[in-house]
Amino acid sequence: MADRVMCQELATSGSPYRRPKTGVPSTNVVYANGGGSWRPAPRQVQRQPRQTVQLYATGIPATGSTGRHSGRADIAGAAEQQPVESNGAAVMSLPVTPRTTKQARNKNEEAIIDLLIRIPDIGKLFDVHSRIGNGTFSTVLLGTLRRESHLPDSLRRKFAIKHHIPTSHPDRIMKELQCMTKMGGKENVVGIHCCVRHDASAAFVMPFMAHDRFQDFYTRMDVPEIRQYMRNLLVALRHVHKFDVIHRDVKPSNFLYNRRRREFLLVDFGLAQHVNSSAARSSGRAAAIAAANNKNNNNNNNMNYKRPRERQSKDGVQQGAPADAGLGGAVKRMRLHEESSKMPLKPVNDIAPSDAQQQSVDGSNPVQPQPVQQQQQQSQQQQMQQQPQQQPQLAQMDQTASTPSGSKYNTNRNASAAAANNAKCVCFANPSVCLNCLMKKEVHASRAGTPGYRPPEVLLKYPDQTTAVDVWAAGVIFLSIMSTVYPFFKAPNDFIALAEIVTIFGDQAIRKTAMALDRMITLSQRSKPLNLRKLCLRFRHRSVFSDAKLLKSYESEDGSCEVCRNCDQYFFNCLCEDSNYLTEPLDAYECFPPSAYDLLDRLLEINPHKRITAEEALEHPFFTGVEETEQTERDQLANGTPRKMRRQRYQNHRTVAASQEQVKQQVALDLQQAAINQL
Ligand SMILES: Nc1ncnc2c1ncn2[C@@H]1O[C@H](COP(=O)(O)OP(=O)(O)OP(=O)(O)O)[C@@H](O)[C@H]1O
Repeated sequence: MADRVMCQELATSGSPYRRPKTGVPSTNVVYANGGGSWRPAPRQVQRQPRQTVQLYATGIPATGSTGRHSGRADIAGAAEQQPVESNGAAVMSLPVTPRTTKQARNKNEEAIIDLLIRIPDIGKLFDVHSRIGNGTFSTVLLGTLRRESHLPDSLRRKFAIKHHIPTSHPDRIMKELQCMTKMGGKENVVGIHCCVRHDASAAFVMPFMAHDRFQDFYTRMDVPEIRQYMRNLLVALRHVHKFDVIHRDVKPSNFLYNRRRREFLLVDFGLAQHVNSSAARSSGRAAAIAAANNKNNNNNNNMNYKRPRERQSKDGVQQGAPADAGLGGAVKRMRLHEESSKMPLKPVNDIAPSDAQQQSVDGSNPVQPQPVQQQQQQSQQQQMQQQPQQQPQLAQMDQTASTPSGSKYNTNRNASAAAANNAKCVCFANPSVCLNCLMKKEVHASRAGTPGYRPPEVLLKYPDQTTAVDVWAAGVIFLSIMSTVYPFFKAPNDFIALAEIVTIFGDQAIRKTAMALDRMITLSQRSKPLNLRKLCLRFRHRSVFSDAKLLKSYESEDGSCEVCRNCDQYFFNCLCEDSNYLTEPLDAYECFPPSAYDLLDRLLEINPHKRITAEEALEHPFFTGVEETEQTERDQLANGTPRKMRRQRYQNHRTVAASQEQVKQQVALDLQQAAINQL
């Protein structure tokens, strides 16, 4: 019972559905306004959203690591509104943001002074010009090398200096650094030149990429550009996922795009997490992984028998190696000086040995684990080996911990298993948590990430999260672009975020996924899924479909207009997957090939185990179906502008929107064609 998640209908008393008064725009889901923000209708802003989700606190509440921005009022939307370089032009002497108020200038100066005071070495190496980004955990500043100061601006190399806030945990900084040194510098993943530390402050020096703000281009991209954007995002994710690393913070402001130069860069590994670190805890593979770790450690021990201090210093040289190439001897000197005078950062064990293994396979320098880490791993292995023997005892002590499924997590199935063992939960209707629930182990499910980009498995507090987390976030970005609604999901908490997902994907999909993930969700009402194609086109052309004249044309004589009970839209705008209404034709407004919707569907698959991987997505017909692109181009040449084509199509087919079946058929054809092309 402890982990039960419940959705409740709070909007109305009595009838679960309420039909809005005639003429009042009724939406539960939509009516994005000019700003392109997906918002509930005003009545729902003032009241509760239609679906709300609550956690049953009848046992020990499921806990998770705090997500990014979790304590902040400014969620997704505000988080994305970071000042950045625009239009690909980095003019160093000018303030970067267009909002050049006195306050902004002060903040700019404050950030520069703070960096130079906290890390004086930076000032010796770099001229720091302006602040280019400001996140939760860091401030990013633009710098150029001092020794290049005699060069004209255009020839001076630019660097992004990420100054971590002093309260950032060293492990966190180290993890980010390790991710960047191991994976960065290729496949659209940001690399690192060097890391400079002074006392409690640390700064990363990264290659700078001038980029455009997502807000400035997401409504203006045509299909080839969207294809290119998504392809490059997936290329970066494929690369990161090869290392079994989850980025966990994929969002537009962390995927930099320079429109003019068509350059892309995935940044910010501050929340990155190794897949195995959580997945291995619960699965039976834990012992096998531990054994593999042991093997790796032994190998590493054999290869690296130096004392810790020497090894740490060696690592430092390895990590800083690119800096020598990029920045010259000055950095090396500075680093050696630093090594001699300061303690190295504490290593972490989150970058798994598989990376080290991969590194050595690649022939590059592996980062060797430290003895403390080895000891930890060995003791973990011992614990795991001892677990089977300890289990009978544990089962006697805590019946809820041992389950037939072998899962040690405090899921509802465990609770039911506990019930079978007579360890019934007696929390219900009691003002306290029962002993059985108190004895359950806590669920540690990471919820790190930015609100609005968290997938269902995170919202359901599923502990064994995988790289599918990032794929969902990529899907949300794709949805924002296709629907021109940004941010698409904007819920104040995880429960409402889950309710938003239920509203779009229907309750069945969530229920099934919850079951598959050993979680339990209770919803107070059923809701049918919406059609993503209708949703995207409806939003994209919101001015047309929300037009008062259109509503008037469908109104009955008494001035009323029927509203779909499921999607809460006027019947002619019904967004439901299986709609019985004759809706406004959408074909005339179609601008995406069927494969785009299919890809969107797969990226936003509710069940993480079924969700497409980044690698598979890159093989999707949306990217490989070149003939489709060529056909469009041929059409355009023959028929003129897309607008003209749309008008023609509109006149030709005054039909209802293509059914899901038709879309599927088209995708199957696309796939066949792609296979034939490959042959
Ligand atoms: N290499 C880079 N080149 C140019 N700009 C960058 C670079 N790295 C980061 N930035 C800018 O700085 C911003 C913040 O960077 P980053 O996401 O790494 O910091 P953060 O503190 O983790 O932020 P958040 O909490 O918003 O994720 C980015 O959105 C981007 O605009």
